[in-house]
Amino acid sequence: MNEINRPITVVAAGILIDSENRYLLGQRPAGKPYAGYWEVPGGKVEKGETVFQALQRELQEELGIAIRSSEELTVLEHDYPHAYVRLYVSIIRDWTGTPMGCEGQALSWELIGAEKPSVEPLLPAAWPMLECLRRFLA
Ligand SMILES: Nc1nc2c([nH]c(=O)n2[C@@H]2O[C@H](COP(=O)(O)OP(=O)(O)OP(=O)(O)O)[C@@H](O)[C@H]2O)c(=O)[nH]1
Repeated sequence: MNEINRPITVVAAGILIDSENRYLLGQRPAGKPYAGYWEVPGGKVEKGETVFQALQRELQEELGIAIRSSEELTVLEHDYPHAYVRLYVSIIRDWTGTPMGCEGQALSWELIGAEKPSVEPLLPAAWPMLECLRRFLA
């Protein structure tokens, strides 16, 4: 629980970085809260899972890739009308397979150095992740 006594939804988000120093965004599919918004791939951590196991499962389901390792970047919280979320954000550079939109979602590789992503809108909590990523890689 948090200061306003709402249950916390624990989420793992994985920022994939490719060999050209780009990161990946995906568009949330229809039927989910904030459908059509762009986000860093990931999803809820299930009971008994570690953050890394949740990332392995979510990125396999959403993108069809197998991740081999991850680096912790930051932990952020965001209070949405539908949920209070705690996001464990990792950087992933080591995976096998080619990311594809396995749930029918669009994908976009973005330049880390760009002022803002080429797609919009982004989930509100994705902005501080990207700011943190830029600071981390600067
Ligand atoms: N994956 C992801 N989730 C984010 C980001 N930013 C952010 O606020 N979230 C929030 O974290 C939660 C993730 O839940 P999700 O709906 O993607 O998780 P899931 O795939 O397990 O959903 P499901 O239970 O519908 O299968 C949502 O409340 C979403 O709004 C982000 O950049 N990436």
